[in-house]
Amino acid sequence: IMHHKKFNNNEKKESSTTVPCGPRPWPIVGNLLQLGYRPYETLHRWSKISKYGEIFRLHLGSQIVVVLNSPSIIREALHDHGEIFAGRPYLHMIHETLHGKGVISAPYGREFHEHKNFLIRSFNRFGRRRRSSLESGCLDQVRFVAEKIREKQSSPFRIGNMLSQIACNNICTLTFGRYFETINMNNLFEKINENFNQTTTIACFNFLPFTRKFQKNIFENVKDCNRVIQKLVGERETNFDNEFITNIVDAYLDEMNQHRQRSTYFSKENLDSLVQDLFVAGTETISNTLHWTIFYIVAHPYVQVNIHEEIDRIIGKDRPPCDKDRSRMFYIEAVLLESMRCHCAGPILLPRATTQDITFHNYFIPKDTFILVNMWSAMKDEQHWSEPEKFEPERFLDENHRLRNVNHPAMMPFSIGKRACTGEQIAKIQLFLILVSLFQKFEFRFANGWIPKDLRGQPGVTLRPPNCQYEAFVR
Ligand code: HEM
Repeated sequence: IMHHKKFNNNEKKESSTTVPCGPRPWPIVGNLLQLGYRPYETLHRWSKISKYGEIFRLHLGSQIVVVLNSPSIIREALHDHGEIFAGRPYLHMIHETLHGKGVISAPYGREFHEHKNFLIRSFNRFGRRRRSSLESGCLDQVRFVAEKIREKQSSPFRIGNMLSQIACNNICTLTFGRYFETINMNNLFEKINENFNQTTTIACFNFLPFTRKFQKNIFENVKDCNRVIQKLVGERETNFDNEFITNIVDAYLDEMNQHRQRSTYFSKENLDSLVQDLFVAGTETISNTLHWTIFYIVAHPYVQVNIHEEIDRIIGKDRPPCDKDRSRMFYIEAVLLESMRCHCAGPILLPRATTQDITFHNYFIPKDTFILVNMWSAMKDEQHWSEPEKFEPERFLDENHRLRNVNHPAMMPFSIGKRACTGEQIAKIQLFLILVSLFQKFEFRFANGWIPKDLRGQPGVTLRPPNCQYEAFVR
């Protein structure tokens, strides 16, 4: 009953938005149950119904939400009105895990900017320099995983956990300057994965408080991860040496020391959240994108043939790939782009909030309105992509086999605007190096002649590929 009262109060408070209503909400749950198992597909479908259109209002429990669909609406909001759509609303899952500090969950403002700029500087310093710790660490990790695959001697294996391990260790290297196996992180990556697998941004427990008791293990996982992260940050603090700064935590501690006299937001609390941000944003996204890409390549044998041909022609069979090769390997880049278009890691972005009142497409949207951006609708828009369900790397190649459509208006896998992905550049380096290293060494097939019937994947915060088994043959 109390929840229902809150629902009515909220509706009164927020009904000032003039954005038209989507489907009629049900009592208490609102539209939550109507969204189904694949909410991005449902929202995309609703946006094609003329009476709802590309921008409409929903009730998720007691929360009124404005949903943005279609590439042009999304671009206009996130890019042209970037500052206004750059807030983050209260969302139980995010608040309980990231506490409104660091970057991902921070409200839009000076504290957020200081930390986002710090991350951009740090990624350039530790991730993008030639022969950086990221590049060499990443290649070491793939070598290690390739050995494990070789030991399987063509017997079936699942690849998801191996990819998660590479991605997690890459973040470990950047963040702490150390690898996974040396620091006994108690399967941190498995816990992160478990969380991603069990929940979605618009999961019921975010909007219906009485369902939270069924989700206790997610928050237990978060606490475990936080304990490990705080221990590791503590270790760096104890061993801090400002003459020898090799990773993001050291760089942050250094800024904290240097800025002690000035008023800044650099603090231990923000550091802990920032490190958590890196693991949350930088592991599952990478492993998931790689997993989808490998899945698509294996499902389309002609693509694997083309990849092997390009690797042999430009790198050869022995030299490890480097970031510089990216600018010459158009086919692999096209495959990665098409894989992200077909299954963007975050089909619905982390929720946004308006930072001030705005009149958008003739609708009034007040400050602090909860905004959902359905990126899926951009990447699957029939007006921009012919047969959008089809995996076709050639969309990103011109008649001379050079890259095209990289900046296509409907292609936003890393989002755009003030809240766009901070790790886009280091993500692209990792995706390229890992993919090329694996296909340089192996030919992959689905185990036991399995043929995928459903290419739609399993939803979570990110959208996961079918959990199938592979066989690898040394080339
Ligand atoms: C394939 C890999 C990745 C994809 C597809 C991806 C995608 C995204 C997307 C779509 C967002 C935007 C959310 C929004 O608009 O509200 C985002 C945010 C973010 N990403 Fe990534 N990401 C990837 C890898 C990474 C990596 C490796 C890192 C860093 C280690 C990273 C760090 C971040 C951070 C810190 C944010 C929050 C930005 C903000 O709130 O201002 N991401 N990512």
